[in-house]
Amino acid sequence: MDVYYIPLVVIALFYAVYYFFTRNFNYWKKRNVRGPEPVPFFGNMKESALRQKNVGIVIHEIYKNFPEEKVVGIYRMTTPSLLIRDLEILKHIMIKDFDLFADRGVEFSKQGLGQNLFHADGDTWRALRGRFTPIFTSGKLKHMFGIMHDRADIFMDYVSQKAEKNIEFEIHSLIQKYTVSVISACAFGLDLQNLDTKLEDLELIDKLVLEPNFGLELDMMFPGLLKKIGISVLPKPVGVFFNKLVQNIMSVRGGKPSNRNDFMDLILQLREMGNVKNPFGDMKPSLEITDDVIAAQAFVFYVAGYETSATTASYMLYQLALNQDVQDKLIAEIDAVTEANNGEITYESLKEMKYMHKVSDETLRMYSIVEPLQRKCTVDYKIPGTDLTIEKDTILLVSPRGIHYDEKYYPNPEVFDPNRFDPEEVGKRHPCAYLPFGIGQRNCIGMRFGKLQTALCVAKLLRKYRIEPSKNTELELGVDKNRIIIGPANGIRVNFVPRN
Ligand code: HEM
Repeated sequence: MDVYYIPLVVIALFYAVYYFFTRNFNYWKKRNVRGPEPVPFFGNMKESALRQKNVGIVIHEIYKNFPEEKVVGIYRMTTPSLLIRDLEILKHIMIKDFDLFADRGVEFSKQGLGQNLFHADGDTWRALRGRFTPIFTSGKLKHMFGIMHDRADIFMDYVSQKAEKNIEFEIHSLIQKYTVSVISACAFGLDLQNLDTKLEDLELIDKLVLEPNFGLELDMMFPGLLKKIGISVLPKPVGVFFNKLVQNIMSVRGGKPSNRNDFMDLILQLREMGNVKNPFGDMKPSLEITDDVIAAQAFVFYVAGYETSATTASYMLYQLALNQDVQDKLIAEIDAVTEANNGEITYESLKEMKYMHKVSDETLRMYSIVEPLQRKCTVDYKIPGTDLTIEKDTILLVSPRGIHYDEKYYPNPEVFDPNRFDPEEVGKRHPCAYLPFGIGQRNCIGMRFGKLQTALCVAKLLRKYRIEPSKNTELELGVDKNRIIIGPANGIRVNFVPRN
């Protein structure tokens, strides 16, 4: 080729690449949907793709920038997606027309751990959800409470030893020790007696699963590609670890439920029941509980179970440190209820602590952990109250944080005020204005478990200590940009001051 053509070829190539990565950027304009200007290659996800901001914060900022819109057209990398702002539309998608939006749109692979409840879609999800809902009932949870309580006592001994030397604690990593030990005991029957033991495998899992992974951006750009080529966003060592773990537990239990009443027992009981019919009432196939399916659920209960609750409890203690009047009221409630129960914190007594629930609800309003919520549309769908019809396979996003900080629903949203959750105040709000656990048939299956382990931890700590700001307590907490969920950027430091 004549060298004179080289610049032309380079320009043509450059243009082709530019065209490819911007080809969809008129999609929302053509449909009269407003939204932020996309940039080539990244669409509206540049800051999260470059790990400059947490994805939940990026979506929250878009929510705030379009206060008059019911829906906002965005580009996840090159792919058009829709952010839902209007609560009535949200209600249609998450609840009324749920059957059309049952998919989350993150089913990257049907192999190995891919068949877990969070990532699975379609019939696999329906069968899994039906099968696993019964293991999260209050009755089952009550049976598991003993295991949780034992772990809380071990944790309190650990805190007491540390508190002899130091009154300042970094509570996010501290409480992770408690939730890892609770979920390891409840999910796999693992008794971690020494909370200082380095659980290298579990630490690696945390890093591999909760740190952002470029597979996510690749899937935004080429939706369905990973699934087609059978590549999982979950790194291989994670699958190997959970498969081995589950094999070990099952061989110790001889493949049958023991009498620990933990998740593994409940799953083994389900397996013994055989191939139960899909509970959604249609003729869709049910799912066989194979060893892979068990490992996939052990994985998701572990990952979804420990970090969300540890982060919630840490934010809660942080707000209690900053709001001593709220703490006084909560301590008074914990003391009164506990003393009326012979000094014991029980499953029932935690239920009685009404103010505790309000403090917890307000914490999750200010710090919802899983952002954004996501659903995939499985048919062409006319958005109620608009002229817009979205195409099948469009991804819909919801920003709980956007809604929770919207003055329309929560006046003075920056103020920590548990009274917002007085029943009469809750009754005045739209049912979709509070979303820390998602909403509708695909909401968080572990909500009660998460609330229970958080409340137990806070109640145990406040029986013994007051939480006060230390000289290192930050007044504004940044959000960690290197996690796929919301968490404090630099940990949270407070003092534990022994109560008299
Ligand atoms: C404070 C603690 C927790 C928070 C804030 C939280 C939040 C959430 C949210 C927002 C979702 C997505 C819901 C949606 O898309 O509508 C979710 C899903 C899920 N969570 Fe939680 N979660 C917590 C604790 C737990 C625990 C303790 C477990 C298990 C032991 C768990 C297991 C799951 C699973 C399996 C899903 C997927 C459900 C499905 O797709 O059917 N979560 N969680």
